Parts: sequence; structure tokens; C-alpha cells
Amino acid sequence: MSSYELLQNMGFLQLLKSQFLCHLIICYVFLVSGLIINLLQLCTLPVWLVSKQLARRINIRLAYCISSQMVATLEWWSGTECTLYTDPKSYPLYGKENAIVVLNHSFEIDFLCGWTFCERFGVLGSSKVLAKKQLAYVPIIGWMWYFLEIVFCKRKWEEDRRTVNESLQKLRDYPENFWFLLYCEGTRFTPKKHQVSMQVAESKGLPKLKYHLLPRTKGFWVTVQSLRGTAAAVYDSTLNFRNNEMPTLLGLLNGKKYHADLYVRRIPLELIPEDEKECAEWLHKLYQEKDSFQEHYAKTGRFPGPIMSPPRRPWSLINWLFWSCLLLYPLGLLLTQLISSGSVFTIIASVAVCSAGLCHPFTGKVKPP
Ligand SMILES: CCCCC/C=C\C/C=C\CCCCCCCC(=O)SCCNC(=O)CCNC(=O)[C@H](O)C(C)(C)COP(=O)(O)OP(=O)(O)OC[C@H]1O[C@@H](n2cnc3c(N)ncnc32)[C@H](O)[C@@H]1OP(=O)(O)O
Ligand SMILES: CCCCCCCCCCCCCCCCCC(=O)OC[C@@H](O)COP(=O)(O)O
Repeated sequence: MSSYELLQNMGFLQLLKSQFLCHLIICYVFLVSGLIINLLQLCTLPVWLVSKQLARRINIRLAYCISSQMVATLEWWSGTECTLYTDPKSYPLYGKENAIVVLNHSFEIDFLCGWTFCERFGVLGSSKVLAKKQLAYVPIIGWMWYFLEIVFCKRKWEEDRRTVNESLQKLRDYPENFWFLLYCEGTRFTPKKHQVSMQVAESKGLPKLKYHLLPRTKGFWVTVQSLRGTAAAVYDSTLNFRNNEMPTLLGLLNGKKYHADLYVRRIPLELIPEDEKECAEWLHKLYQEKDSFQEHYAKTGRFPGPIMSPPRRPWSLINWLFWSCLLLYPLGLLLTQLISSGSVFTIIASVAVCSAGLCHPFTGKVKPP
């Protein structure tokens, strides 16, 4: 094939990726397979009574079938590249131990980039997060999290202190390695939230941050204390995107390619103070350092340290192809029946339902300074 033909084919592929019909198909496969997997997860409840560890292992694999579809959208559909800056001595430990991941919360798809790294280090099915309680009710992802023993908080410390600790204690005998994600900022960065948060920093006599919100320290302290002896380290992770881009889920679905850069420092858990006040001071210092890494990125376009990028693996793509083959055949049959029914009302109603399914609330586009 000549290079001209190749270029033309690439243009065709990009055009294909922007087609509404392709988006419909991707969403259909995600929604239907997600609900089937939720149902299978429900069926594992009796297994819990016989063997908790077996039920957990099954749920890890079922969860992988859902979350890896989103990872496949990022890695294989949009072709987004992910570069990891980290210490070569720490690199061999990633995926081979339990860890608490502290990540900046600035982008709509930062959790998905986190998932992508989980996938590359083989811990996607078991990855966990401290999430707000409302997310537990989101169909597919929220229901999947229930079976994965995700830790939910109400953001009311009087209640969270006990419930978060109890949920984390249950992970002590978890049968596979997991990464536990904590967005210490507690909410996604916006200029307004940043302004309020810096007023709080000022009132507490803390240095101002330019790229982060002031971290909430209580959740971090309770997580570290509850996972002592279970997690080996904190992975301090700082994420940014090249060319000042603000990636979105819709952008990924349209096949837009982004380039994510992630800087990870492995900090052994023993180095983190046990006392609540000292632990809070430690976290504030960590965020001041994270801020300086972002400043370095803004000036140089890269994070400090060497690059140790793990390659993407084929499993997320294979999983997506499996579910697509399984679910597109009955869809084809249904559409044939629909068209042969000849009812204009049924056809219009079906198109309207599918379009409504495509609209989702992840449209924020605010870039930190
Ligand atoms: C790279 C690899 C990645 C690996 C990824 C691995 C896994 C991925 C898995 C899944 C991905 C899916 C992602 C899903 C995303 C879900 C995201 C969320 O839901 S974020 C929201 C929930 N999480 C949190 O809130 C965590 C952080 N919060 C806390 O830790 C809180 O402390 C708390 C435990 C929730 C309790 O909250 P509460 O409000 O009750 O107490 P606080 O301590 O926070 O508040 C009182 C304290 O804060 C001071 N204050 C007041 N206003 C502010 C402000 N604007 N900013 C900062 N601080 C403020 C106030 O003065 C009090 O201070 P003090 O303690 O000194 O008295
Ligand atoms: C295969 C791909 C098909 C994709 C189509 C379907 C898309 C469905 C996407 C569902 C993803 C749900 C993942 C949940 C992650 C949400 C992140 C989030 O919501 O963070 C909350 C924080 O910010 C704090 O919120 P605030 O209340 O402070 O503000």
C-alpha cells in the first residue's frame, strides 16, 4: 500500500470514529454488557456465603469486563498515549503490592487515566477508590463498585470516621493486590473552588497552591492508619496533559487522541506519621511538592525524572471485541425486525431513546492555571 493510500485510510478511520452510529454501538455494548455483568455479580451473592475469597476473585474479573471497556476506548479507540515518569527502582514493585494512590483531581478523565495504568500493571479489576456515596447509585459502574467493596463516604466526618475505617479494615484479607485511589482535594478543580480553598489555606496559615485545591487531610489519615500492614506504600501521582489540553469522555468517544503524562513517586507507608496532626502537616507538604511538579511541567512540558512507560496490553481490546460480537448479533436481529415492522413511531421512539442514552453530565472544561 502506498503512503498516500495509507494516509487516506487513516483519514477514513478518523472519520469513522467521529460517526454517531459508532458511538451508539460503543455505548450499546457498554450499557448492555454492563447490566448483564451487574446481574452476574448479583448471582455471586450465594458464593459469598460459601467462600468469600472465591466470590471476591470472581467479582474482580467481572469488574474488569466493565472497566476495561472504558480503558479500551482510551487506549485503542482514541489511541491516547500515556507516559509514566518514575524511579526505575520503584517500577518493578508496581502491581506487585497494595498501595494507596494520591492523585490530583483536575480532569474529567483523570480516573480513566488512572484505570489505564491499573490495567497496564494488572490491578484494574481490583482497583478501589474513596468515592462519594451518590456514585454507588449510578447504574453499571456504581453497582459494580458495590460488589468490589469500594469505600464510600458521605463527606460528613462524624459518620465517615467510623464507616470509612470499617470498610478499609475489611480489605485487610483481600485476595489480590489492589490500588486504593484517594482524591485528597475532595472535588474536581475549578477556579471558583480554588479561590475558596485558598481562603481556607490563608486562614490556616498554609502556603497557597497554584494548581491544586487544599487537600482534605482527614480521609488520608484514616486511610493510612486503616491500611497500615496492608498497603506497602503511597504512590504520589501527578497527572497532566500535553498542549494544555482538557480531555473529555466525549472527545475520547470521537476518537480524539490525547497525551497523558503521569509522575509517580513511591513513598513507603512507614515514612508517613501516625499522629493525626503530623500526618495532616505531611499531606500539606506533599501537595506543595505536587504544586512545584506542575509548575515544572508548565515551564518545561515534562515532569522530573526518567520515563518508564509500561506498554498497553491487548486484553481490554479482546474483552471489548468479545462483548461486541456477543451483543451486536441480537441487535442486528432486533433492528431487522423493527424495520420490517414498518411502524414509523417505533423507529422514531427507538432513535430518541438511544440519543438520550448518549447524553451524560461529564462536560466540565476547566483547566487549572
Ligand atoms: C495512577 C494510578 C491511579 C490508580 C487508580 C486506582 C483506582 C481507580 C479506581 C476507581 C476510579 C474511579 C474514580 C471515581 C471518582 C470518585 C471521586 C470522588 O467521589 S471524590 C469525593 C469523595 N472523596 C473525598 O472527598 C476524599 C477526600 N476527602 C476527605 O478525605 C474528607 O476529609 C472526608 C473524609 C470525606 C470527610 O469530609 P468532611 O467534609 O466531613 O471533613 P473535612 O476534613 O474534609 O472538612 C473539615 C476540614 O476541612 C476544612 N475545610 C473547609 N473548607 C475547605 C476547603 N474548601 N478546602 C479545604 N479544606 C477545607 C475545614 O477547615 C476543616 O479543617 P480541620 O480538619 O483543620 O478542622
Ligand atoms: C466504553 C465507553 C462507553 C462510554 C459511555 C458511557 C459513559 C459512562 C461513564 C460512567 C463513568 C462513571 C465513572 C465515575 C467517575 C466519576 C468521577 C466523579 O464524579 O468524581 C466526583 C468528584 O469530582 C467529586 O464531585 P463533586 O460532587 O465534588 O463535584
